Amino acid sequence: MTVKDTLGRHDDWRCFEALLTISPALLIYQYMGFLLSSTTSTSTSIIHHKICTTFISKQTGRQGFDQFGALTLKAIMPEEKSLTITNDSNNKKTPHVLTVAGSDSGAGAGVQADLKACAARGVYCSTVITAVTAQNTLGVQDVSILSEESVAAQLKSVLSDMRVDVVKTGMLPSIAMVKILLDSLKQYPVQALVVDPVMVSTSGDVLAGPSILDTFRKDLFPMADIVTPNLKETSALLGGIQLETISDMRSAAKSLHDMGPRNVLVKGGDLPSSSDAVDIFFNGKDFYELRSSRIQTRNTHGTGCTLASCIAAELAKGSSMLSAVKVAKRYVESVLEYSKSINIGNGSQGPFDHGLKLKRSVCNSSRMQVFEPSDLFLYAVTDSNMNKKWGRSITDAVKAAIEGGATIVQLREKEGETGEFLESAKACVEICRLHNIPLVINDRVDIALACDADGVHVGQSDMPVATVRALVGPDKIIGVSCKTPEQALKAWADGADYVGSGGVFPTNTKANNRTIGLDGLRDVCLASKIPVVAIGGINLGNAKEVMELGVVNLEGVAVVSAVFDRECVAAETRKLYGLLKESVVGKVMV
Ligand SMILES: Cc1ncc(COP(=O)(O)OP(=O)(O)O)c(N)n1
Ligand SMILES: Cc1nc(C(=O)O)sc1CCOP(=O)(O)O
Ligand SMILES: [Mg+2]
Repeated sequence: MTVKDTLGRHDDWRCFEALLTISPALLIYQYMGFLLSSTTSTSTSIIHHKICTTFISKQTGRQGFDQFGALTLKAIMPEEKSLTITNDSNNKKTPHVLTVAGSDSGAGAGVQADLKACAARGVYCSTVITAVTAQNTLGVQDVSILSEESVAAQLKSVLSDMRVDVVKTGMLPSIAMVKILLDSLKQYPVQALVVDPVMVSTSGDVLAGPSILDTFRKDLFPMADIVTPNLKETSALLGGIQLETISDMRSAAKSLHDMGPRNVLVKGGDLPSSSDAVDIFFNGKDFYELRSSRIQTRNTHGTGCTLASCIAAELAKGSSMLSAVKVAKRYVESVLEYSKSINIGNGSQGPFDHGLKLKRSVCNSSRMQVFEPSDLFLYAVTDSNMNKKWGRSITDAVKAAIEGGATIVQLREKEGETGEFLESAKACVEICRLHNIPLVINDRVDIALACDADGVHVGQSDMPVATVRALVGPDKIIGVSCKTPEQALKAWADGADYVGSGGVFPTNTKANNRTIGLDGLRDVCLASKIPVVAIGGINLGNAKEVMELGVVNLEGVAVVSAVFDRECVAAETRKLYGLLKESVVGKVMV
């Protein structure tokens, strides 16, 4: 039996795998011959490629070898000069999706949606642009189709160099372009092909004419690992049949599967007879009814592109097809729900927010400015015991400190229930936003994220700064306690925004705290590359002394007991603020 005999259809690949165990070297040799032969169809090459790469992985125990398994092939065919061997040592491959699609100027759909979806799913995405559309929330105003030469050149650039895992297609506006894509995939096989057979935009504008349907059916679909048509596209592909029920969708999925793709997802978002969004997934053997609630929103432009890209991204990460589809559906459902109320454009169909970020900044737009070193001028740090002692809530303490002139607030709650703390923290975020004062949470990154605080303060034995940064993202403030110049330099290198340095004086608020004195504070300030706030035992009696150190980077003082272990928080804070202002006038920098 030869490779050619075995590989007539996709289903035969199991029998091909059996052949591997009998004569792997021969098989690989034949595979290489097929790959280079112009008579081999792209789908056959892809299957050869998958089998051979699977085999080589098993034999060598290596996961990410170069695209043609060239190391092994080189061993079998040392005289083959055309084989390039990539350096696989420490090979930790970045999952990579290539989207072949049209550009949407409104960035809700097309290549722009694909890029955002892949980025949101943590996968690298390269792009081959087939057409440039002028598009917004009202519809499509113009379509310019790129030349075949340009599309071929883009495909070659990416595929020849960048080790693509999965190709996802969107708008393929001409038969020639489909053929160019298939030829490129024959030359540069990839792990999977996801086909979103885009024909009509969500606004109803035609993006690929009916003449292309035959090419989709006969040439593109047999190559696809999955096709993801919506109801309109399914109907067009099947000669205009009516699709009104879930049972119609199942039959349609089966008919599409007969055209050659290994899996079919018929998307039933528009099915009138169902109150849920039901998609039918068919893998040639089993049907799966994937349900989600229908989200009431105008912001649905680009859902098809996003779903297909997300499937591609999950496949690139190594998921099975069914789990990729399930994750993608859940992701789309979450972003639609999250973006329900965002308002972009005047038309009937708006884009949504792939990164789940816009809503947050829109809602909390009252504090959009970046952290300023001068925010550290008078830093009020709360203490649960002191609040209890004086019979006040955290929110009352925060309000009073702000009233007295605090320029930044930290919630340092060492006792108490997490749920209760979170509720207080949320209330404090609202108060601070109203006054445009940053709110930082001590130690608890989880609470900071959950209440959307402006930042987190951590010490040397808390969560490492680099980890905090990875968790909270680039926008949040991170403060770090440092007693030495080395710690201050590390804090900066790890991504912190400011240093809290102390104890400048002995304190009763923090047990067993080492005092570094004014000299220690000076050393930290001089070494630091980020602003410093002094802490520890600072009060009305010594604050001036601290500020008059006059060292570069020292921006202010942080206090706990001097304002919160007092009867009237606002009055004490006001006094301290006045004192600090006095010492700033005439400050001489060292
Ligand atoms: C502004 C500021 N500086 C230092 C600290 C102390 O943080 P840490 O060393 O983590 O100790 P605890 O506060 O967690 O006991 C701080 N909280 N704020
Ligand atoms: C929380 C804290 N951190 C310190 C450090 O040296 O890093 S000293 C300290 C307690 C500061 O409280 P008070 O203003 O009441 O002295
Ligand atoms: Mg701490």
